[in-house]
Amino acid sequence: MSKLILSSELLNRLVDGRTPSKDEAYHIYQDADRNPLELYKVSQFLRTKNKGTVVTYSRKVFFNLINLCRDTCSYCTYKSEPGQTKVSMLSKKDIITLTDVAKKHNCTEALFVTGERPEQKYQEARTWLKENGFSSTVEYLVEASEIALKGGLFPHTNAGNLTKDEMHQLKNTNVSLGLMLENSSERLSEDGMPHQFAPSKNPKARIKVLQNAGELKIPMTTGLLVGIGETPQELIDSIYAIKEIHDRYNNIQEIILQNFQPKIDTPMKSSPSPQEKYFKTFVALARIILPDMNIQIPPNLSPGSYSSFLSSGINDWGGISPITQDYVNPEFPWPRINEVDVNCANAGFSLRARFPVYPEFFHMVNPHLVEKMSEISDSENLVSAEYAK
Ligand SMILES: O=c1nc2n(C[C@H](O)[C@H](O)[C@H](O)CO)c3cc(O)ccc3cc-2c(=O)[nH]1
Ligand SMILES: C[C@H]1O[C@@H](n2cnc3c(N)ncnc32)[C@H](O)[C@@H]1O
Ligand code: MET
Ligand code: SF4
Repeated sequence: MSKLILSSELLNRLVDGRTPSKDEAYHIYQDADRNPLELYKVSQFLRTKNKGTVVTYSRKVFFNLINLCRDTCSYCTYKSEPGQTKVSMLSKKDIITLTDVAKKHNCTEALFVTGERPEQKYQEARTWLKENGFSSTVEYLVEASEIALKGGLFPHTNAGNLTKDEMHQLKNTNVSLGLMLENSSERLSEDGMPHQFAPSKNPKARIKVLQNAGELKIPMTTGLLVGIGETPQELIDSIYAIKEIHDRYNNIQEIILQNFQPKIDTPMKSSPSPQEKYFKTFVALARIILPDMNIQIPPNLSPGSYSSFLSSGINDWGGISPITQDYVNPEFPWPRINEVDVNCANAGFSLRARFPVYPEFFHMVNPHLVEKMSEISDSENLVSAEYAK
């Protein structure tokens, strides 16, 4: 028999749900290089202990509200420049139309995504906002959220770094907000690194936003972008940075582990996407460091192998859209929900739809929105408050 990599003392502590030290996590990472199966066994045990055998997803519609952006990340093709054919600025009418289509397809989540403060950089954005009756991107988001909510969807906004006051405004209509930490390392903002021209990706700035959301009691989706030139140590530190916020504010509802995909016409076109074994090791480590966290990978970015992540500790697939593409990774179509359902069942899990806020966080949400959710959770068989422990 091969030698056990994890000492029995450490193993006992982990299966008890106690968090390893950063140094231990780093050693676990190195050992997993030799024998990942032992690590997956522990993470899988913790997943089942804390989350049972349910895997969730959110039926979403992706509103690509405005994709001009003041920042430039070297991996991103979501951002457009004025004049390009892919510029997107959805009018109120567009939002009403798409909301209606989404409702017909039983969607529950309205995901609003924008570039970072487009009006700070582009006259085109300022003019368009003004002509459409908005004084800023956040005013646009507030109104877009109201339209979607009125049409029966539940908004979740990821518009980059928002101020505390802006998040406070969105809390009226949004059941949760999203902001990817990406990574906690300042090194990734240095010359030649992916965040050099993206001041909003400064980890201090992002952590501050997540803390402000904590003070406002807003459930936050955050996550890491894996494979953008970080070291394994930096990824481990990033998981601990999220843990620190959650330990203090209890407001991190889920962690997305997103595998970088290279895009043509970007400075990172020749960087490979992370190897599956590397990516999976961090899924398992996230589960061990935060045993009862909701951990998500997007299934479309691991086509053909996403089901295998079920045995390394995830319990959520994030938003899957029956009607809109993934505007961040348009090369990767969503799998059909029926297919995901069958794959989960084959692996011994049951797939359930959820709202864009997890039941454990309903207590933080505007009570009017909770009431609206409870009106439809039974008829549409969505995970509801009883699901929360
Ligand atoms: O459910 C969410 N999914 C978010 N996702 C995931 C997204 O819905 C897709 O799963 C991925 O883009 C897959 O390609 C993001 C993906 C990104 O690349 C960047 C930001 C986000 C932000 C969110 C978010 O706030 N909420
Ligand atoms: C909206 C989120 O999309 C992610 N994102 C941006 N570009 C890419 C890419 N090339 N590959 C994978 N994820 C990406 C980032 O994590 C960002 O925060
Ligand atoms: C495609 S990214 C969308 C959200 C925001 N611009 C961010 O990077 O956080
Ligand atoms: S990832 Fe977000 S902040 Fe970075 S360039 Fe793209 S839209 Fe802008």
